[in-house]
Formats: sequence, C-alpha cells, structure tokens
Amino acid sequence: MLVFPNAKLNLGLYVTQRRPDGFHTLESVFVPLPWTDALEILPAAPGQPTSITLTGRPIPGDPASNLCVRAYELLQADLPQLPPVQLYLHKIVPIGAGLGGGSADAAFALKAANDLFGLNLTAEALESYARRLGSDCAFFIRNKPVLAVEKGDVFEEIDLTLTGTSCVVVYPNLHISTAEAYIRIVPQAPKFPLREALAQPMSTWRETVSNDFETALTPAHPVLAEIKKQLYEAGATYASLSGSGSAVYGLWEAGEPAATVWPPEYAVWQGVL
Ligand SMILES: C[C@@](CO)(OP(=O)(O)O)[C@H](O)COP(=O)(O)OP(=O)(O)OC[C@H]1O[C@@H](n2ccc(N)nc2=O)[C@H](O)[C@@H]1O
Ligand SMILES: Nc1ncnc2c1ncn2[C@@H]1O[C@H](COP(=O)(O)OP(=O)(O)O)[C@@H](O)[C@H]1O
Repeated sequence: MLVFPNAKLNLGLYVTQRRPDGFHTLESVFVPLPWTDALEILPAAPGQPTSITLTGRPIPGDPASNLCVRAYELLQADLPQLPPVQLYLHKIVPIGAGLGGGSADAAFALKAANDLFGLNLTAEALESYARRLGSDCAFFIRNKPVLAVEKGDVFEEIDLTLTGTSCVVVYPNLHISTAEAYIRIVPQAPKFPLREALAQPMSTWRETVSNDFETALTPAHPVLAEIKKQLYEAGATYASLSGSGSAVYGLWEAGEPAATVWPPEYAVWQGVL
C-alpha cells in the first residue's frame, strides 16, 4: 500500500502555558499542506523482520527508531497478530522545518497499516496511538483544518478553508529542533483570540495573527525575517513562520506570487492549497 504523507502549516501559534510535565499548552490552527513524502508498507518477505528502506532527504537518527517504524511497533504491541512489514519511505518534506513531516509519516503509517490489514480501527483509536508518537501527530489522522489546543493534540472544529489559496513555503536549509525552540518561549495569552482573528479577511491577519516562535527565534535567525519580507514583496497577503520553524510561508488571497529567486540550497514548495 502506497500513501503520501502531507505536511501542515500553522496559522497563528500561541504558546500559552508551561505544563508540569515540561510540555506546553498552545493554540494554533493546523491546515494540511500538499507537500508530501511517499510511504509504502508491505508484508515482509517470509522469515524477515520489520525493516525500513529510506531514500530522498537524509533523516537524522537511527532508521530503526524512525517514526514510521515506531508507529507500526505501537500497533503491534496491542495487536501481536500483525506480521512484520517492509516500509519504504521516500523523504521529501524538510525536517526540523515546523511542517510536521515526521509526525505525518507516523500518522500515515498507522492509517496505512489499518487499511492494509483491515484492522477497522476508528479515527479516535488511531488518534490515540498517534498522540503517543508526537504532539502534532494526531492532526494527520483526520488531516483537515482544526483549532489545536492543549499540547496541540486536542482539536476543535473551525470553519476555515484555504482551498484555492496560492501558497509558497520556503525552507532555508536550517534545522530548528522543536524542543530547543520551546525553551526560548515565555508563555503568555494571545493578544488577539485566534478563532476570531482568522474569521476576519486574510488582509487583516498581518496585524492580528502571529506565531510566538517567530518572535522568539528571529533574533538568532534573521534569515526568517528576510524570507518573510521577500514573501510580502512578492505580494503575499499573509506570511508567517510555520510551527517552530524554520519554514516560512506566504499566502495569496488572490493573484499569483511574483517570481522570486531563492538561494539554491533552500527547499521551496509553491502551489495551490
Ligand atoms: C511546535 C509544533 C506546533 O505545531 O510543531 P512543529 O514545529 O514541530 O512542526 C508542535 O507543538 C510540535 O509537536 P511535535 O513535533 O509533535 O512535538 P513532540 O515530538 O511531541 O515534542 C518535542 C518536544 O517539543 C516540546 N513540546 C512539544 C509540544 C508541546 N505542546 N509542548 C512542548 O514543550 C517538548 O520539549 C518535547 O520534548
Ligand atoms: N519519518 C521521519 N521524518 C522526519 N523526521 C523523523 C522521522 N522519523 C523520525 N524523525 C525525527 O524527528 C525529528 C523532526 O521531525 P519533524 O516532524 O520533521 O520536525 P518538524 O515538525 O519540527 O519539522 C528529526 O530530527 C528526526 O530525527
């Protein structure tokens, strides 16, 4: 079974409190971004253990602890009848980018195993496995725009669609660790409630919708502000850092992005949401 785990964008991101377990509560709208990896899952050849073959963008860390493998092993722990599998992951989505790429791979591995082996797990059950793999992993089970609260793993419905919106995502080849990014944050309440701010026209978001990580990380990484400026110069209606960075995106409510030349080491996605 072949699936295409997609990335996500954060529209606004407010880190509101530090929890006793060291994690943080947040408020953010997650939207799917059709920048995808490719993941294949097949029953392993007879006598072979579960394994993963990685191609494309190099992934830091031991392949045996890749999030796809961990996702499958989590299912196997509860469902020991599940056979070993061969996983093939072609990695395209930048890593350490605030695009949730690793979490997407894990969530799609859960969904693909569910379909391949006819497990009949509900979306709720899949979300609860996903939550154990990463805070933003559960989002990718239903994979539709939501207002994320708590650790970013509890979702409220939101009436928002960006379908048809032009988008450019720029990754400046800079890996930002999510854990290190959280350390730089001083939690506080959002200046403007996110749900209300996003209900207003996109042209107002520049003044009312922000990402706490952008404020915290830009002094150390001025390239983030430079990319955002270039996106606005290319006519973006709204531009922001995604998640804990380092990808910066622009949205065009109408019209097309003006052509921009980005350094060759950057990864850039451009398309329509
Ligand atoms: C910042 C966000 C916003 O969407 O996205 P990314 O930038 O990673 O895409 C998420 O909160 C990232 O979620 P995720 O990448 O799944 O994080 P996890 O693996 O659960 O946690 C990595 C580390 O980030 C910190 N962390 C994560 C989530 C959270 N609500 N509070 C935290 O303090 C913890 O230090 C944790 O050890
Ligand atoms: N399939 C995977 N894809 C990407 N990263 C993975 C994967 N499996 C494990 N990881 C680990 O997760 C870390 C970052 O994950 P990712 O979700 O891409 O970050 P971010 O959401 O901040 O861009 C990487 O440093 C890597 O070691």
